[in-house]
Amino acid sequence: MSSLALPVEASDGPRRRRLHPILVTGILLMALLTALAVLAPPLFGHAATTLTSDSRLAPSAQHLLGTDEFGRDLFARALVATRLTLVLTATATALSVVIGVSVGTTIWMAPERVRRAVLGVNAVAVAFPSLVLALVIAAVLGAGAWPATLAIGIAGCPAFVRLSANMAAPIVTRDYVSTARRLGVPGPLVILRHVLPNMAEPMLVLVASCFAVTMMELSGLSFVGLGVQEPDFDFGKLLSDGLVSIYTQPSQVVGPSVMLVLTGLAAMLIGDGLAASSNPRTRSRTRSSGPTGRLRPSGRPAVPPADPEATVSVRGLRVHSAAGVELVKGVSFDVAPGEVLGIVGESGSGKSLTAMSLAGLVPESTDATADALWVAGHDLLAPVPPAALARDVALVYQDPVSSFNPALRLGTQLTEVARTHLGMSRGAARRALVDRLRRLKITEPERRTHQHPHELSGGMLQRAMIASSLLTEARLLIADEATSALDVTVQVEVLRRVVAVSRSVGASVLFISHDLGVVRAMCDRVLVLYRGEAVEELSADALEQGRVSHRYTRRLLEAAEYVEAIR
Ligand SMILES: Nc1ncnc2c1ncn2[C@@H]1O[C@H](COP(=O)(O)OP(=O)(O)OP(=O)(O)O)[C@@H](O)[C@H]1O
Repeated sequence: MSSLALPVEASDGPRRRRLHPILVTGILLMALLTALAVLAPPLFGHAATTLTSDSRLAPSAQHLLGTDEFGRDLFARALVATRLTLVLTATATALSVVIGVSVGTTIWMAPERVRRAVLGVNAVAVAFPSLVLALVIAAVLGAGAWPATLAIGIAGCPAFVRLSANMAAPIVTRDYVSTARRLGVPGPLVILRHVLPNMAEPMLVLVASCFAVTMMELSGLSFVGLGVQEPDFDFGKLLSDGLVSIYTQPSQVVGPSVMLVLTGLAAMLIGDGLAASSNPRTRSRTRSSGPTGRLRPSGRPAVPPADPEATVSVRGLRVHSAAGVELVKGVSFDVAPGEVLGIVGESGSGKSLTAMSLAGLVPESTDATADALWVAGHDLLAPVPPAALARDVALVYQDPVSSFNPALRLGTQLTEVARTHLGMSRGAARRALVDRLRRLKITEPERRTHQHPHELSGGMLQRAMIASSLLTEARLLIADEATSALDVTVQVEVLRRVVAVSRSVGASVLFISHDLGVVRAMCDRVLVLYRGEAVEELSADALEQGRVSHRYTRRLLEAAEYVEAIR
């Protein structure tokens, strides 16, 4: 939320996106089963289907699971059944997904009445258990492998219609989708280009789980005699054949049971692995160098902080893009405890990259180096415990609305960092939050903690986020254009309170803005960045009296004075 930090590691190795171990295990297992599906029929087909006189043999070295009543090798039959089981399951799953997702997304291109009618009918179908629905369809279509597949595939559609309709709902209202539709882009193209790519990841997770359920349902139909028929066999058919002699020859059901479990496990592991990979909390744990770009020593002799008490001491900070472009060019500065330092500069001058480097959040695909980078007593060029950095460096972002989860009450989300990183109890964190909210002049602070984000104005949310970031008693508060989204009249008022509250808890503030006027009103010192370089460092007095030397700063100052004059 408002205060966060991610692992900082000095790593020289190339950055690679690593797959989650659960996903790798699932893919390997599924690859093994697929290889078995391809190779088992030619290798073991003869032993699995040839009738012999060796009826009902017990397991032995020659027949690992024994033989059935027609003398066929049970181990070979379990392996050979993999192909038909996987083919039928994949077909039924594909049917459910393709039909379900097509209907669930296309209805958003249809008139509202049609959409409501389709969703209403679908809701009734969803309420009907899919296996019962499949049994009804299978009974109508007749027994057989492909009718059963069709039945299971169709029965699985309503769930996918509902899921994809729900997933598409927030996407179709986004501006780029509305614009595409207004420009007359055909509905199917809008779905293919804008809607489906945005729901692909969660959908893949569901498809993997659906595969396991579909296999169980298909096996169920074969088991009750409505699915695969003699002489073909899948896992369900093998279980059904073994049931009659389960007490006298239990080894008959071992092969298909184990294969069912392994196939279901592979699908579920892939689903869980995909879910874990798409969850940033678990994803960050599986990456060798964290989700941020690289931050490492420059290679020049290490520089100790000029003032050991300084909250920030940066020397020679450089940030390069993946293409090798130097975006920040050797910036150096200090921030004393309780000091408010403003960083100003035009758009693209490197303000955010500089500030984010201080929080250990170098963007992906960039590479940051420094001769020294000390923040709140941590040497960021060496590994720093993420919890310590999250506690000591607080970040306040520009857009308060998108920083909040609309479904959670403010009290829960605003105390999350304090509870997680400081180990504060729920009650203590809430009391501290109420105190910070009160100090930031938010009316009825107790009641606010029970409200949802939509019940507060943008200005209040921004102050609430700042209050939360001050809960951890951070030593540095980084406010990156934190109030730009607010009305000009509220901006200065909010900032004054931020500075006052930060000072009262002894925190330094790094205040980033385009607006020299606002910076001049707030900061003790100002650092002017121009095209990635720190071109001037000024005291608030020097700025006030117009004692600036760089022509770029002079232009900024003139622009600020012009804006103030016309306000
Ligand atoms: N991850 C990245 N990969 C490549 N270039 C980047 C990346 N992040 C930022 N840049 C580039 O680095 C330069 C500085 O970006 P930065 O966000 O620090 O600017 P800024 O001064 O904060 O601008 P603004 O006020 O518009 O946010 C810009 O040219 C930007 O396009």
